[in-house]
Amino acid sequence: MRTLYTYIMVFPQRSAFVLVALLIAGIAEGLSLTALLPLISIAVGESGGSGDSGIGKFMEKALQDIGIDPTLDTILIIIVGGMFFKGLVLLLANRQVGYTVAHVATALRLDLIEALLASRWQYYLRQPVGSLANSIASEAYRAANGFEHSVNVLSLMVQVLVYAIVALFISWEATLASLIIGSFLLFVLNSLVSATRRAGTKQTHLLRDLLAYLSDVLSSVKSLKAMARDNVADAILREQTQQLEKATRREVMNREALNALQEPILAALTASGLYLALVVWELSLPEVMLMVFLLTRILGLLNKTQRRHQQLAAQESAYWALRKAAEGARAAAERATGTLQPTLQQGITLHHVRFNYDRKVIFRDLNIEIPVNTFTAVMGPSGAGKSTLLDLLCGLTEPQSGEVRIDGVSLHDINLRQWRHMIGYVSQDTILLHDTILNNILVGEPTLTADDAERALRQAGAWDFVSALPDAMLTVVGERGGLLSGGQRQRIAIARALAHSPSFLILDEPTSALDPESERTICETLQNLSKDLTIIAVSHQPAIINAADRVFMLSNGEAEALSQEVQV
Ligand SMILES: Nc1ncnc2c1ncn2[C@@H]1O[C@H](COP(=O)(O)OP(=O)(O)OP(=O)(O)O)[C@@H](O)[C@H]1O
Repeated sequence: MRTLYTYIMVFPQRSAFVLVALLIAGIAEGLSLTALLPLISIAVGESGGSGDSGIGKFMEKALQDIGIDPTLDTILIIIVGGMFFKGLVLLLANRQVGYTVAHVATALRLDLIEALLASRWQYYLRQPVGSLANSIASEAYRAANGFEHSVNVLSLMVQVLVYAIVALFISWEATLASLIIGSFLLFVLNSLVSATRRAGTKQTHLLRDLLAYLSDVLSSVKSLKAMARDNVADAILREQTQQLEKATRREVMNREALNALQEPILAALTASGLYLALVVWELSLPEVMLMVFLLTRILGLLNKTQRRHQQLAAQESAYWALRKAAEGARAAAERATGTLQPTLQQGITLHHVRFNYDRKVIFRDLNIEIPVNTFTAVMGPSGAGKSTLLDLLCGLTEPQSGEVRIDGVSLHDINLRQWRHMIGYVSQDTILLHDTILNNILVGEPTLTADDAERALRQAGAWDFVSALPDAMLTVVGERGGLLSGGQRQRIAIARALAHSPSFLILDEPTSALDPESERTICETLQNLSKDLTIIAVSHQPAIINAADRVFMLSNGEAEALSQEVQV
């Protein structure tokens, strides 16, 4: 019920829409041939004589009052027209339900995606990609289905209420008895709903784990295959998939048990009621018929409500898991502290920066000057904090004390998005999108053109190999750029960073996968670019170190400027 309440609070308008649509659909369903029976009885009245019945007469008079002659032809037309009308109403109402469910899935997906993209880098780093993909694909879908079941439960509850109120006027004793028996029935079978909820929750957890593990395995499948270790991963994936099947079986079992038990229990209760009414209390047959009619209608609706509630219980954990993910990301949102527009005319300074990951101190007192239009290289042993330094420069992480200053202004006071628009970034692991080279270069910058991409490819020393490909810039690079060599991927990544003509170029090991010739081309490019562009590159490659104007060595949480002679 908490989920039902939450859905309605989160999507009040949509819930109201769906509720009205479902009630209309319910009424339209109710308008089956039985509701048209009086009309049929008028139509066949002359031969069957039922036109003389009270209801038949009433309908005949009603038709005459609105100016319709109740002949056989007109009545048959009304019956067929009524059926078409009912079909139309059902179509519109159910379409509205379907559209709303799709909208809810989209809203939940967008909410999570937006929250994630706005979260702090350190938070983002800790999220398993597979479980995020699972949230957006399967959990959002299941959660939206849960929404539909919720509103259906609500609509059925309204129908029970309306029916019970009407029934009270017919026989309050029979109605009360039906409600008491119905509540008893709901209570007895509730354990099946709870078991379904547990099975649904288990499925949600298992699916998350499975997809998180699957995406890890898939991203390292080559090395696992090469070492014949993929069977271990296969065994784990198999085990998780089998557990998932078990949980699904449990859900199916509980659902079918509820379906199977409702009817016989209802029959047993009705039979006992009949026995009591006819034999023990000796009520008259019409009274008993009325009681049975009300009992079966009310209990039928209550049973339907419970089945829907069970379906909701199977799906609701997906909604809560999704919501938890989105709330976690929102709580870790990047704080936009600064508003000042950045300029880069003098340079960038790291001023007495102290930084640690939890208890691990990375920088004690880091001081680096990066004058504008220079090429700075940073070296240091593995784990010294080179990538962390680059994260600090982009504002992806913040120092615990000290400052990163751009033209003397603390990055804390600068509008981070504007600052990042001025940056070209080439990361250590070049992962390209499964798309064309052109789109890989223009990604995220819709204002850029193919000419910008060509210029950037030339600057990155990649134009020769790209233009030689059969589809040139329109060549698709494969999953994570797998159809290109490591060096080619690296040059595409450099072109991507140069396409929007940044003011500050950051490169993390930019030539680690390049042959000496390509590396030389890149180094020359960087030297040329540094006439109008500020560049910092983390590298161990002698060619980069030699090409740089200034070199810093990171060690023991500090930076030491190396003189030209010490350089490699
Ligand atoms: N998000 C993080 N949370 C906790 N510790 C981290 C995190 N990122 C990096 N570290 C740790 O901080 C230290 C510095 O990491 P960093 O990646 O900056 O080093 P690096 O000098 O770039 O190393 P390499 O040359 O191996 O790439 C490492 O010991 C690493 O384990």
